[in-house]
Amino acid sequence: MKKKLVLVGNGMAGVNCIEQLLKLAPNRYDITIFGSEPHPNYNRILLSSVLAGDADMKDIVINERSWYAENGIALHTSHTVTGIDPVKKTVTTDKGLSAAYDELIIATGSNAFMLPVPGADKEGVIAFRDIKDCETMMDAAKHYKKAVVIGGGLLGLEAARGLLNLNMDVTVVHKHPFLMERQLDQTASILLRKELEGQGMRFLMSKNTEQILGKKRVSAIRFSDGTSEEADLVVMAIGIRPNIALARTTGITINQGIVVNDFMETNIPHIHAVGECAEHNGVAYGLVAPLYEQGAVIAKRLAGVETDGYHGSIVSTKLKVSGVDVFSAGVYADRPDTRSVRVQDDFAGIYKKAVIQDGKVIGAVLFGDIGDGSRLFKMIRTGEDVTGREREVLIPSSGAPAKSGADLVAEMPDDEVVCGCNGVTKGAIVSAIKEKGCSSIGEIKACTKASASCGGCKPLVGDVLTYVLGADGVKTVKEGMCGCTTLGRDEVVEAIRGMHLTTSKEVMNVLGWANEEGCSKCRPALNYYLGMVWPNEHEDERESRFVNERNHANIQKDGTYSVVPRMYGGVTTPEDLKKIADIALKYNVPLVKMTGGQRIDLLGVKKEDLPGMWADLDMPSGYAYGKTLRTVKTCVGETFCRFGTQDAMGMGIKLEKKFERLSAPAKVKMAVSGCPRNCAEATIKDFGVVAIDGGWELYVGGNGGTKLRGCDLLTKVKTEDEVIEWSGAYVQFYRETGKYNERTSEWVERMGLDTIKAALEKKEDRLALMERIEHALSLTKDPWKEIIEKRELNETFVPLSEETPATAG
Ligand SMILES: Cc1cc2nc3c(=O)[nH]c(=O)nc-3n(C[C@H](O)[C@H](O)[C@H](O)COP(=O)(O)OP(=O)(O)OC[C@H]3O[C@@H](n4cnc5c(N)ncnc54)[C@H](O)[C@@H]3O)c2cc1C
Ligand SMILES: NC(=O)c1ccc[n+]([C@@H]2O[C@H](COP(=O)([O-])OP(=O)(O)OC[C@H]3O[C@@H](n4cnc5c(N)ncnc54)[C@H](O)[C@@H]3O)[C@@H](O)[C@H]2O)c1
Ligand code: SF4
Ligand code: FES
Repeated sequence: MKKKLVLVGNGMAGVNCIEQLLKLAPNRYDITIFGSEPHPNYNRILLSSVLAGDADMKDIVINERSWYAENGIALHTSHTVTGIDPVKKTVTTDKGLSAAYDELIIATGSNAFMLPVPGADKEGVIAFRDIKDCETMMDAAKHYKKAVVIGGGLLGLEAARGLLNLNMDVTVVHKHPFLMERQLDQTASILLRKELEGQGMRFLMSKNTEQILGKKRVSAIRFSDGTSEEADLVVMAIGIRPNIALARTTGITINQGIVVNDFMETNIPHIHAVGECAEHNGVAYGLVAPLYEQGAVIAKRLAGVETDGYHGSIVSTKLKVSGVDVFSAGVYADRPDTRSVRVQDDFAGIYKKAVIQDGKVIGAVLFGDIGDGSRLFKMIRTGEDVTGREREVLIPSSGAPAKSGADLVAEMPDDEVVCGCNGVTKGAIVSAIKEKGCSSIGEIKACTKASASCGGCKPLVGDVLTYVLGADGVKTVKEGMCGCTTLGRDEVVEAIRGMHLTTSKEVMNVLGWANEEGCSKCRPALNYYLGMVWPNEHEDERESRFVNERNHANIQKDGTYSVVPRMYGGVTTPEDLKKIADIALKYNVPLVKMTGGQRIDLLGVKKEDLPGMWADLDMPSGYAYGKTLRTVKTCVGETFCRFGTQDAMGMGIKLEKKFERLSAPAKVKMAVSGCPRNCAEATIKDFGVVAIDGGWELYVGGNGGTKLRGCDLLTKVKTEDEVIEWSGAYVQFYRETGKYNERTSEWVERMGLDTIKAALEKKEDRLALMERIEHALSLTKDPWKEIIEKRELNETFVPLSEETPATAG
């Protein structure tokens, strides 16, 4: 007769242990699984992706109910085991069900820690741990605006990104002065904060929450320093505590978690513990990779396969926030007995650090480029001796060729885990390539689940592919626009054009979007493409726009806004200056600052003051917030400068007046210099004009931001009219072929300068492009004026909250 095996906890660690056991001894046990949640086993890690709109709830199920049936497993969901009788060897559930066991595995996971402050039980105060929490947040975002996430660790930041994607205003409250202080050193933490602020997250650092305010539902939280923050939703992400409630009632030895030995056995015979609830050598882990290693040990023991047990894990983490690459492993902080190798490139936004002790890499932090993550993690785990070549850990030596990723894969044994999140070994990936014909990361993901969770192992999976197939054999797969579709930008735009689709809903329906609401990536992109293809017919879908574009002002880190009126070519008048000064005084503007684009920024404006200020200013919006023409920077040119050969200011003003308000895939900056001394820095702009004797040089694709790129010379022309014609044709070609959010610096690299030159060199092509841009321009309106007119028409104040339905990053 088969022995009876009972698993308490239908989560990631417990069920993975059963999967491993079934591989080793498929028929050895009658298995029963109890789970408190109503769902079959799912990938908790991917809840962050579901919240962010990058995955669907149905995509995160690891094992469907049919899997349990096929493997003869009795599954009891919505059953919480409340008692264990170690003498009779039975368990009972809250619903009165009982089951006998010969072997019992406790895998009850963790509970999210909730701050024990007054008001923590109010409606709208939740954790982020399971499907229910995720659904609560998605639902709250439909009705409320202001979310506060308490905790700036991995979970808090992933929750915050998801809530931003759901169009909420998000503030992260962190107790520590630095984000992710458990994974990052201060440099990486500062870079991370800057990046996330750029995405629209606000931060309140070094704050201790004292009370949660509100009647039935939360309305604000108060801090120990007496300040407070409004909130309609509070998500606590301040760590987890092993769920030991059941073990406590059974007489099992507990400390922080359920105490286990190297074979994951508790002090009571035949009762094992695995996962976040277990404490091994004083450590309870909170990441899946070590939990799967623990599960492998139990599986082997129960299958009668020899094992030398579990001896603890070194962990690595990767933050799952799109647009930010952060990796951390092992020891990340400097200590007196360690030295570090650091590489920092402010232009590329990259920071790398490897911590070395006694000739061994013991930790690493990577920001901006995590390609070295797997290699460094391997060095940390194997304790490779790097004495004498410490610098080469991050900086390849000029002499000996650095080992390629594929070389490193060659040295890995087949049973080495490549994807920690899903417990996939090199051997499993190699056989998926050789036996199932997988030749891309996507195919490996579909076959083995490697890279399906945090994505941190993608570079290493790529290296395994190259190792087996050689660089030429690896398929690079076209990426869909977002998780909602496998179609790329060009296919979607082609369909919009070819099938005459004019609304996002229509696009999503007709093209079979996986998520019928779309996500934060595709909604604004579709809105742009539709407007670009059908400028007359498409009605701007304002709810798809990001907060700054909806509010026609840039939200600042303290929740106030900045107002930047248009100042063509950076030229102003005493009257305008006086008016701006009067308005700054009238509205108590705390800071007036010159911008890098030669205009005046009124900072710290309250949202409710915006329409009044715009009306008083009576100047066009400077669009300092939009994906459109921002500024045309100019030098004084020949009008005043003795070196000037052309009227730079006049040319700049003409360009700005011509193209203001035009929507584009991303912001567009221009500049005009009156001679090659180039005081207006025209050669790091999206479109730069530099005067030369008898004409102008036109430059394209520059960027002075995080990824510095000097312009390429497009052409030389003689007259101002030609400058307008070439610039209009160039901008329209970018509008028609650029991916949403792609700056011209990236677009020029992707398209190739020759393609762009070829598209613009014929006069008739330029004129055709010009005609289309003129048409788009003829339909634009100044947004500040529109709002003011609406207010006057209604003779009542149109609050921005009505005008702008929701907010996002
Ligand atoms: C949003 C989010 C993102 C994450 N991202 C990552 C990541 O990127 N990388 C990473 O490595 N880790 C990540 N984690 C952590 C990872 O999900 C956990 O480490 C892992 O799920 C723990 O597995 P477990 O089986 O120990 O616990 P769980 O997955 O929590 O499973 C325990 C299960 O047991 C059930 N249970 C509890 N008590 C009982 C009882 N008495 N009777 C019956 N059932 C019971 C619970 O309801 C639960 O379903 C993330 C976690 C969250 C919440
Ligand atoms: N990408 C990933 O690997 C990932 C993603 C999400 C969750 N997780 C895991 O899930 C678990 C939970 O994540 P977590 O981020 O909640 O845990 P954590 O313990 O890693 O981080 C909690 C953070 O909250 C802060 N904090 C504590 N008390 C606070 C307070 N009163 N006010 C403000 N801030 C406070 C801490 O300083 C800390 O940075 C962890 O085990 C984590 O590793 C991992
Ligand atoms: S770019 Fe030439 S014209 Fe313009 S200010 Fe500088 S030196 Fe003078
Ligand atoms: S390591 Fe996270 S998906 Fe592979």
